[in-house]
Amino acid sequence: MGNRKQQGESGAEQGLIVSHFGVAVEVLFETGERRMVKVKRNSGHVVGDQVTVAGEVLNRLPRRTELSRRDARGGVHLLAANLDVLGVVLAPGTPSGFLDRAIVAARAAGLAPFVVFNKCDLPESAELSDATAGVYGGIVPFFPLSAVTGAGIEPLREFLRQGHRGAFVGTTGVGKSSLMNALCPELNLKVGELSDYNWTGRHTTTVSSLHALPGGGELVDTPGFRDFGLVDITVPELAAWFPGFEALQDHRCRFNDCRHRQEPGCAVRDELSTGGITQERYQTYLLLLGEVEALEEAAQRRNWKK
Ligand SMILES: Nc1nc2c(ncn2[C@@H]2O[C@H](COP(=O)(O)OP(=O)(O)OP(=O)(O)O)[C@@H](O)[C@H]2O)c(=O)[nH]1
Ligand SMILES: [Zn+2]
Repeated sequence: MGNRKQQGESGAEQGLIVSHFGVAVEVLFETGERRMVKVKRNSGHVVGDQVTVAGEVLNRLPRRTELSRRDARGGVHLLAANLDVLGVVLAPGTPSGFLDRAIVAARAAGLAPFVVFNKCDLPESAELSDATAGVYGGIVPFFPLSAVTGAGIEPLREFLRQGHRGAFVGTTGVGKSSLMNALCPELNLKVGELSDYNWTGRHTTTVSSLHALPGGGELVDTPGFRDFGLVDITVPELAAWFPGFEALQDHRCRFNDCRHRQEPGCAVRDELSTGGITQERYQTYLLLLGEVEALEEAAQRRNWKK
């Protein structure tokens, strides 16, 4: 922190990257001023980064959290920095396993997951939403709502208002854009305003942006989140963060790399026998574990061939 003061004395101002245009970022300064600052194309800066700016020199401050996505070739793409919550959006038709994977990915990145069950205006939603709430309601905050009618959206607003900075993930068509529009009334207006900053004469599209919500809280809108439909997680991440295994935080397995199958001294199997973990959750875990293991083995075989 002493550092920050020095930078202040040398004329640098502290701010937050709120939009990323590839070759430039928009910084919101502590004074409330906003300004575009040029960056190198592969600078690695993302929306949510805290920075200091002196003239045209931008320095990134250490990050609290990073949310990234692995692509099919194993490359890692950073999506946003310093988020503290991740909203997993579901709707009728969301593939099973998506929610568990997304919760694991959020927790592994240090973000607290919450669930939005969207399209509750559809008749087929009620039963599914209730069943999902029955399993996850005691594990993570759960918001059944309709982005289209606005029903049920107020508790989510209230949650975000507590000062959370988050983003939504979900498979295509679940209503992430509709939800963003419902929560950020000025969104369309803001997109229009940003295009005025087209001073480079190219790269006019916003890659990613952070929106302050009326009343408090912030949401990041990143096209890259759309591909999060294929949430990529590792076996150790799954074994540590599977929703329903919260008891592991206090009660650990004998082996650090325990996969909770037949290992001696397994805390998950202990909790199963005492009802601290439900059979239903455990069976779902075993299915997902098998899938993640198969994907990792396939990736390894591809690497050996190289
Ligand atoms: N009935 C109903 N339809 C909804 C609701 N929210 C979104 N939709 C519809 O679902 C479709 C997809 O909505 P989007 O907001 O584009 O979904 P998305 O998740 O952003 O989709 P991608 O951009 O493909 O990732 C649109 O036809 C919406 O009108 C809702 O609450 N109820
Ligand atoms: Zn175990």
